[in-house]
Amino acid sequence: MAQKILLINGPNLNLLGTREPQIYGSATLNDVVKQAKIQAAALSIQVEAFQSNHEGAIVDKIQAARGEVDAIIINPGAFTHTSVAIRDALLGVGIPFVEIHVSNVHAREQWRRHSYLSDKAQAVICGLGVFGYTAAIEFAAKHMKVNAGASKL
Ligand SMILES: O=C1C[C@@](O)(C(=O)O)C[C@@H](O)[C@@H]1O
Repeated sequence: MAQKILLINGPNLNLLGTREPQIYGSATLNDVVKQAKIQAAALSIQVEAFQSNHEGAIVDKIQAARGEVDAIIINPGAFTHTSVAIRDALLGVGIPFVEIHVSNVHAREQWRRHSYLSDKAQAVICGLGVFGYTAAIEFAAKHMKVNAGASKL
């Protein structure tokens, strides 16, 4: 069975490309997803992309991923800083995940420095712009291969 990554984007990430472009750049979410699928396909990995502005919908998606995906890449948007529910869902399904932020959350408002996910993530990427998604896919691909018994990173 093809290995599978679930790529989750949280609230307002559907506005990528038009939202505060000085912070988030000009690439759209569609660009990001298209690029992620092309990159993953070259590695024989399937990417399922999901975006929602609703916390419960993200929790439902994570729960449904149990036993279905090998890794989750998640940009939780503002829920990063507020959501115990998303943290609990990720821990509940036990799927390894990478947390990604387009912007450098440590160079912005103080409250953006706290994440409910980072201490449980396999890796945290921030400040690389949308290239962070590319880095996350490459990392997840290698990490999944490690799980499948291939050589270490
Ligand atoms: O919506 C977002 C996007 C973000 O996750 C990022 O990708 O840089 C950073 C969050 O603080 C913010 O609420």
